[in-house]
Amino acid sequence: MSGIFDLSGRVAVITGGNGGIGLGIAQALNAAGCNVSIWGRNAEKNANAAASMAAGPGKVATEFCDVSDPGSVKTAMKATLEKFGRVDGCFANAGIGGGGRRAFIDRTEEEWRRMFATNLDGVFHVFQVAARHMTERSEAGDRFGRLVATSSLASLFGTARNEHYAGTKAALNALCRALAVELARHGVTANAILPGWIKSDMTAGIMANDKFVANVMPRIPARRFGEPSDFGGIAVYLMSKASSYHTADCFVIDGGYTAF
Ligand SMILES: NC(=O)c1ccc[n+]([C@@H]2O[C@H](COP(=O)([O-])OP(=O)(O)OC[C@H]3O[C@@H](n4cnc5c(N)ncnc54)[C@H](O)[C@@H]3O)[C@@H](O)[C@H]2O)c1
Ligand SMILES: O=C(O)[C@H](O)[C@@H](O)[C@H](O)[C@H](O)CO
Repeated sequence: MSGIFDLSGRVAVITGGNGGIGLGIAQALNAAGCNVSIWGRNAEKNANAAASMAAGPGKVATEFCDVSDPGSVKTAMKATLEKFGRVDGCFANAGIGGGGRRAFIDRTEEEWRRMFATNLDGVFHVFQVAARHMTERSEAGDRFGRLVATSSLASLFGTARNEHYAGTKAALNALCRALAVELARHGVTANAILPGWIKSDMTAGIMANDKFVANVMPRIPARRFGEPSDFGGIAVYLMSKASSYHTADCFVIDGGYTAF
């Protein structure tokens, strides 16, 4: 493959890339020739994800990683650099949902801390190790890097009884904009992807609820829930040279939901 979307020789890390949206991203990158390193906590899901890409054309590696633990993130980065020698792109996609929603006045300290530890601190940890590496490479003359966070429409809408989740995702949009400005001189772009309603483990429960489907589906102009594979195009674009001048953006991928 050649041209502006050619990813051969590139290396991308995808956190939470062993299922759902992260796996959709990893598979599309891999099919475009990119080597992918999946960072996840579940060994069986890691192995299944790697098997799904065994035929290439890109290479695949998996690392154990709990993004909320900075030590675990550093270990995963070290292992990735040992295997591939470089990291060109970092998709900080791992996250947890709000689970059983509850009124703000009943929100517990533990729920609040856990949400921020994963969805926001986790991105801080992985973006920092990636940005340090990309900055070092830039100073050595190789100016290229991609930071991509999986945010949410919850960062834009008022999502009642899910304010802790919404808070982490709004913070990711701001984090990406700030990093876009700070790291542009190193050839590093930073962008957020804001998925609408996408089929995954996170949403399996709510999408099995007929009342929810009857309420939401008529508000999705595409008349379907999104699939993880719907994130392949944006991932390849963001990872490629084609997006070199496209930074600090929030990409809404929602079948038209926000426009309706
Ligand atoms: N599905 C949707 O409708 C939707 C909508 C908007 C945003 N999102 C976001 O998309 C991202 C991916 O979610 P998904 O829908 O694919 O669900 P998912 O549950 O399939 O994927 C989330 C992944 O993150 C992993 N993860 C959670 N905590 C982790 C940790 N501490 N360390 C490492 N990995 C961890 C999970 O194990 C899982 O593999 C999340 O950030 C989510 O908030 C999803
Ligand atoms: O739109 C999103 O970002 C996600 O789908 C969330 O809304 C979760 O599903 C929710 O946190 C579960 O309670």
